[in-house]
Amino acid sequence: MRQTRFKRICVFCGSSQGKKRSYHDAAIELGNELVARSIDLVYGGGSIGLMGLVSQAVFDGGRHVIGVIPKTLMTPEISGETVGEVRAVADMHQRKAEMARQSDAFIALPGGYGTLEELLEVITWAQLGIHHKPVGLLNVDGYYNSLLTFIDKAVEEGFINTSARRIIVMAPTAEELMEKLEEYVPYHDRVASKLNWEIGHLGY
Ligand SMILES: C/C(=C\CNc1ncnc2c1ncn2[C@@H]1O[C@H](COP(=O)(O)O)[C@@H](O)[C@H]1O)CO
Repeated sequence: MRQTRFKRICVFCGSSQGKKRSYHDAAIELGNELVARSIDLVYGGGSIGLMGLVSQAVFDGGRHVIGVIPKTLMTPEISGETVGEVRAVADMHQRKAEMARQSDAFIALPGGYGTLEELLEVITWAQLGIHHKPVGLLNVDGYYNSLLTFIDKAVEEGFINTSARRIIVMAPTAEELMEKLEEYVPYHDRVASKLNWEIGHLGY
């Protein structure tokens, strides 16, 4: 068992499994890595796609799993069954706030629109100083290479600060990613550090 600074990590990932076996394997590997480090899981609830694989691996490994799911998606036909604890929320906004509140770090596995939206929101919140939790990208088989190229383009063109670029912690395997997240030094922007985010206003 390894030492860790994290109690719970939130995983964003596809509600589909994707076409490559490597995505399937990476989801299970990440679940096992969390178990090996005695870290609990927060995720979007349900058993479909990579979400089901990572949550089942963490649950089977004896760690606590919290699925945060909007009431509308809470049917077996849409999201499947959730292992562990289920937290029902009113909508997608409340879900993201609750997932963020419950977690000490975030990791994105491969996924589609939902995963991208969740990932970009927690990156934006880090940039604004709403939280100082690490954000990891598990770049399985280079799945996120084109997103990273786009982000580098945005830095080059002056839309993303060079220092804010390092908010995203990236690695090709769960083990390497966890090592980097353990060492992450929070990003602090001079302007954002002065902002006062009223918890009540943000629902965060
Ligand atoms: C209607 C569809 C799926 C509904 N099922 C979902 N159940 C739980 N959570 C979901 C669901 N769909 C999206 N999410 C959240 O977004 C991420 C996955 O979205 P992606 O577009 O598949 O990347 C995931 O982290 C969840 O939090 C689809 O037919």
